[in-house]
Amino acid sequence: MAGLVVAMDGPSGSGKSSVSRGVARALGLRYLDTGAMYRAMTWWMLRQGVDVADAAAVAARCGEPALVSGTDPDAPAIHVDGVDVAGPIRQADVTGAVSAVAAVPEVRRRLVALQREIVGDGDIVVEGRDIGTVVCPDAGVKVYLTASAEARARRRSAEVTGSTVEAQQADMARRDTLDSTRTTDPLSMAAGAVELDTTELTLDEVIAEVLRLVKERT
Ligand SMILES: Nc1ncnc2c1ncn2[C@@H]1O[C@H](COP(=O)(O)OP(=O)(O)OP(=O)(O)O)[C@@H](O)[C@H]1O
Ligand SMILES: Nc1ccn([C@H]2C[C@H](O)[C@@H](COP(=O)(O)O)O2)c(=O)n1
Repeated sequence: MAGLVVAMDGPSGSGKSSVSRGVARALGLRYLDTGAMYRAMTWWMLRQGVDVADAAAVAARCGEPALVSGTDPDAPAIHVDGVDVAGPIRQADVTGAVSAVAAVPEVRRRLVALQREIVGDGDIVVEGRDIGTVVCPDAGVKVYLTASAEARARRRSAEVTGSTVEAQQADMARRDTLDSTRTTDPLSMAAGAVELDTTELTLDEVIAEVLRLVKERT
């Protein structure tokens, strides 16, 4: 019998990574951060000097980098061509360019195939924007995390030195608009997903609610 798959989707800063890692830890499951894969592809494109606004140029090169994603919730890891890029993929240049790269259908085709390979027989929490809709439509549990734009920006700015809530909110709004209006696999809530608004909840409360859902559905 295939193992459990928990699909966790939602807009930027809604808590997908923190909640997914907490749930995976509590249940002894693996964890996959698919956003890190789009970021790693973007990091490689920028390093190669590819114009990320040129979708044809991105499509032509997206088969080249070797991407390896770790699945340990206690030590998320990602390597491109053998280079540890866990730090660089969080930098502003990558964050500014990732939505354009993630909108290229050839990039999505390649990364969705890689993600399905990693998911394999399951026992995993997978987070992203199209997990419940595209990558794992048969997931046993699907969660769509939300929080107010202000709460998401406040949480994110607390972890980035020197950033303001206003700047974070503007950047998230820009990325969410691009991610939810692209033509291929846009961010949207999957059929059968449970929407969880975390604006007024602590991280531990959200993890507990997802664990309750898993128990109820398995
Ligand atoms: N319910 C919560 N209450 C307070 N802080 C939270 C909550 N959920 C997440 N956070 C904090 O908000 C920040 C953003 O969370 P996280 O990185 O998990 O979001 P994300 O949805 O994965 O973001 P992105 O899509 O941009 O990668 C982190 O600092 C995290 O600790
Ligand atoms: N399944 C996914 C995961 C991520 N993306 C895109 C959209 C995001 O802006 C970007 C970075 O993700 P984050 O690290 O912020 O979770 O990657 C996507 O299109 N599909």
